[in-house]
Parts: sequence; C-alpha cells; structure tokens
Amino acid sequence: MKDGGRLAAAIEILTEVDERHRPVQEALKDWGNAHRFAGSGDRTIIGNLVFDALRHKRSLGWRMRSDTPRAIVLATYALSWALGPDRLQAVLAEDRHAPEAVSADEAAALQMEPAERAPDAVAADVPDWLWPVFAGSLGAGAVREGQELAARAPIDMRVNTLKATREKVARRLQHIGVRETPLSPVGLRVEPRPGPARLPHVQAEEGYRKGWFELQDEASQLVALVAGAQPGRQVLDFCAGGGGKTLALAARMENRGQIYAFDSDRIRLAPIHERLARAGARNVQVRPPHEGALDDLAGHMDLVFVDAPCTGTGVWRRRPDSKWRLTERALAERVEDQARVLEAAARFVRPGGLLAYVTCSVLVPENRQQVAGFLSTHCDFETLSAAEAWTAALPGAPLPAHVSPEGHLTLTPATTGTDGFFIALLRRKPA
Ligand SMILES: C[S@@+](CC[C@H](N)C(=O)[O-])C[C@H]1O[C@@H](n2cnc3c(N)ncnc32)[C@H](O)[C@@H]1O
Repeated sequence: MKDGGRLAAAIEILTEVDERHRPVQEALKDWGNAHRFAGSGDRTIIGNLVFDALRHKRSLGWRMRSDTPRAIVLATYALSWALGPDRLQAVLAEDRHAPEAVSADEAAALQMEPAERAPDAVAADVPDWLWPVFAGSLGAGAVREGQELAARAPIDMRVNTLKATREKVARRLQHIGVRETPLSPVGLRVEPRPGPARLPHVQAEEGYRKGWFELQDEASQLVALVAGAQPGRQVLDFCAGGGGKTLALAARMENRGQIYAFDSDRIRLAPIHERLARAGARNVQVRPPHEGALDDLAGHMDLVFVDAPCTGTGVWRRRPDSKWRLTERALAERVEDQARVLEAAARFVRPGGLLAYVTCSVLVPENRQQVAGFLSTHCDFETLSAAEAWTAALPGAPLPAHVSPEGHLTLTPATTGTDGFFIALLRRKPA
C-alpha cells in the first residue's frame, strides 16, 4: 500500500468508529480481517494515523474547521506528523486508492493557523461537558495536562524481581532501546516514536515469555510500591482484574505472605492464572466470585488494595477513543460503583490495617471526593498520608506535584511522566 491508500483506510475506520460507536481496536481488527493484502507495516501506519487522529480530534477539528474523519486524518498526516500540506497533496494525487484531493478550504486550513485562539477545552482535547470537572481537578495546568494525555505513551515494563534484575533485563533489551524509568526502581521504558514509526513488540521477547518482565505503566508500578504491601503480609487485591497489580504486589512481597486475588467479574479474572505461573508468583490465591467467596477474610487483612473501576481519564494516551465515548452518565455510574466497591472492601481490613484506594482517573469526584464520602460514613477509618508513604517507599524520587491537603497523590503525564493515577491510603483505627 501507499500512503494514499493508508489515509483512505484510516478515514474508513474512523467513520466506522464514529457512526457505529465502535471501540477503535475492534474497528481496526475488522478492517485488517477484511483487507488481508495489507502488510504489517501498512497496519502499523494506519493504526498510528487512527490513534493520533483520535488523540487530537478536537484541536485538529478546530484547526480544520471540521471534525469529520477525513479532516482530522488529513491534518494528522500533514500537521501532527509534520509531513506538510505539499506532501499530502502529492500522496493523494499519486495513488488511485487515495481519498479525494485536498479542497481549497482544506488547503487554507492546513496552511494557516486560525486567527482566533482555541478555547481551553479544545486546546486540551477534552470534551466540553467534562472540561469544568477536568480543569477543576487539575488546576492551572489543566490545558497542558490535557495535551499530555493526548500524546503518545511510552511502552513501560515492570521488571519481575521474583525472576530477574533490572540490570539483566535492560541488558537483554538493549537492542530495542530501553532505558530506566525515572521514578520506579523496577521500571524500564521505550520512548514513543513519532509519525509512522513502529514500536517494538516486546511480548515477542524471550524475557517476556520467561516472566522476567510485564508490560505495566510506571504509575501502576508506583502505586503498587506505595500501597504498603510487604513480605509476610495478608493482602486482598479486591479488584484484581487480569492481575496486573496482583503481580506487582507479589513481587513487592517477595512471594512471602499471602495475596488473595478477587474480582466480581470472573471473565476479567481469567487471564490471571497463566500470568501468575509465568511470573513465578507463588503467594497468590485466586478467589473467583461466588456467594461468601471472601467471608473467611473479613477483618483479617493487613492491606486491602482497591484498584477501583473508573472512567480511565488517566489512560487516555493509550485509549484515546474512550475520551470521546465517556458520558456524564458513565462518570456518575463509575462514582456509584466506586462507593459500592469501597463499602464492600472495607470490611476485610483488620483493625490497624490499610485500605489503598487507587484509580486510573484524574477526576476529583472519583478520587478525593470519593474518599471524603467514604470517610464521612466510616468513622473507624482515618487518612494516612500517601505522600509520606511515597517518600518512604521511593527514596530519592521527587514527590508528585499533585498532593492533596490530606496527602493523597495524583500522578499525571505532565507532572510525573506516567499515566494518570490516584492513590489514597486509609487506615482502620486500631481496636
Ligand atoms: C481498574 S480494573 C482492575 C485492574 C487490575 N487491578 C489490574 O491491575 O489489571 C477494575 C476492576 O474492578 C472490578 N470490579 C468492579 N466492581 C467490583 C466489585 N463490586 N467488586 C469487586 N470487583 C469489582 C472490575 O471487574 C474490574 O476488573
């Protein structure tokens, strides 16, 4: 395929996403199945075009005075990828599979910045309805936070210290250009590459198959380190999902003590068994959901880790389509889910034990307000400073810029160079 055909494919896929409200990964997969002639290089470039167009849908739409899939894909190619309007014109002209030639209006928009400054929500690539909550949550730097959440994410890996050291894995992955993550002592990173460039397929590496490392954003690694899991402790991972944090907690605990991995959704929990085996995590008991599945743990846990269901605003870099699919109603539903989850999880904490509340959202209603709501009805719990826990767990790592007066932490791409995450630590008062 030539770039003209790839541009046409990206427009077709985004039209499908828009019109049928389909998750972008599914639409990409279906397109690939229906176009078997497209090689892996073509698929990478088409995928990059689609994801980058979604990342900057509003700001590019503003620039083009149109947010149709065509407008934002052409702008991605010419502007975001800095290939320029002339090159765009040329690739459209030389390929019979290409979209129509650039119109006079499109050419003018590509050549010239709009006279008016874009409103903040547009500059930040955040939906209008969400902007007040987003800006209220992130303060003066909200536009920049939005822009960073619209950038490409690095590939982060957590070295599995049950099986390998960071030095060893870094050496083995030298050929893909890894470097150490700045904050997590067990992290390695491959920086994102611009334009059409393909990122390495790290899951094909021998070290991945041997369980020496997991794919995991640095923020997830950090919250698992700060939560207070230690060797020998009794820990309930209450929203274990596919086990990403469970594995990090098991490594932190050096396979000593016990982790109970639970999730209310059996299907989400399913991959955990294979992942635990690969990682050599031997101190994890998986508890699938059924009536009374956790009854024996009530009041006994040193730590209950709640990686709560959330809107995922912190991971927009990786799932840019979710930003445009999020609704006010979905936010309200997640806030209700979180309150229910916290309520259900709290009974497992022993007196003097910890409840770590974590989300991959940067929104105050899901984070600080959620915790405040919980504390207002649970006078047997008190806040413990996550900021102090950070300093103790990560000596030398600068404290994140977003620290609430209670000591809760919010990590963001603009301030910590990670996905957006929130962590609050609560302690059940000793009996
Ligand atoms: C953010 S995801 C967890 C991700 C996982 N910890 C990881 O690191 O891969 C949130 C999880 O909460 C689960 N969940 C939602 N409501 C729940 C409830 N009432 N009790 C337990 N788990 C719940 C969902 O099924 C989902 O897997």
